[in-house]
Amino acid sequence: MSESNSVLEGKKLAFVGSGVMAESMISGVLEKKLILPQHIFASHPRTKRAEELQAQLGVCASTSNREAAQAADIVVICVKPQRLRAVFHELAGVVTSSQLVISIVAGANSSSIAQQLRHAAVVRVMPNTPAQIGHGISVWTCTPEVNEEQRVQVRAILSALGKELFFEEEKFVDMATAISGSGPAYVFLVMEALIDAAVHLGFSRQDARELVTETLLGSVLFAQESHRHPAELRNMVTSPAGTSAEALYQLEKGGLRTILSKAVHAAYQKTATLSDIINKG
Ligand SMILES: NC(=O)C1=CN([C@@H]2O[C@H](COP(=O)(O)OP(=O)(O)OC[C@H]3O[C@@H](n4cnc5c(N)ncnc54)[C@H](OP(=O)(O)O)[C@@H]3O)[C@@H](O)[C@H]2O)C=CC1
Ligand SMILES: O=C(O)[C@@H]1CCC=N1
Repeated sequence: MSESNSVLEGKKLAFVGSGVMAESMISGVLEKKLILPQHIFASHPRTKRAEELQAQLGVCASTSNREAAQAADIVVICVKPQRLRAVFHELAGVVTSSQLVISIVAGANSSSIAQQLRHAAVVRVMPNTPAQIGHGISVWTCTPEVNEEQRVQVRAILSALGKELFFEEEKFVDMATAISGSGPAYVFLVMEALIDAAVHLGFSRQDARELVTETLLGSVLFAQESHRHPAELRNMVTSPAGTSAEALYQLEKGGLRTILSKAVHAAYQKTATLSDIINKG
């Protein structure tokens, strides 16, 4: 048994709000064989979804958040921010001091989670959807009451989804929400736009998709493996008086850098709005 397996041996994990992200996390944990399926509890308000999770993943699924939370050592809260207050209401006083609470909810501060759940040991994580294929990145922090053994368990769970980065200061989780949490949405928009542009030129949709996907994948791997600065890699493509220079001129003229910066900032500001909704209703 690997070290990451043994730190979670015999542990039980519950997911409250079993939608897209919860399913990704459950799949990652099962894939890496960190926890047995019968030691994973998932709750969802719709019976059909609970049955689907049970049939597909072999986990114990029910429609009761309380039942799921009470069954586990580690409770992962995966509902949308707008549903969080209702879930706090249900779980306050139910989670005991020996349990660990992990929240992946955007904008939900660990202090407000601790206060509303009346529970001190809280981990706050911002994962992202590439976790579904083990290539996610999760940024996390925790309250001082989370002990070393629990921190090791959190690392093991997050490592099953890809990479993990711990920050002492919570503001980095909100900042990461705007970069890595929402980031896949920006990338997929660029991907979609490039595919449409290729179709506009005359490529079939299938060829356009392959050309764009491989170009994005190859460029990311090249940047990662070469360790060169993106500007240097861009210069390698950009021939004097060539085609790339022409395209880059239009992108700069259209304000690509500014618009990306504004978009990231808007996402970051939204975390504060979500926090207000969670705190004040
Ligand atoms: N999607 C992403 O890329 C990321 C999301 N997050 C965070 O993860 C959380 C979940 O997001 P995501 O998985 O995308 O959302 P989903 O909507 O897919 O999942 C949330 C699930 O909770 C269910 N639900 C609604 N009300 C309750 C309730 N009272 N009790 C229990 N379950 C309930 C929803 O059911 P129904 O559909 O029927 O309403 C839904 O299936 C959010 O807080 C988000 O901020 C964090 C990082 C990345
Ligand atoms: O869009 C959202 O609010 C969530 C949080 C980060 C990614 N998706």
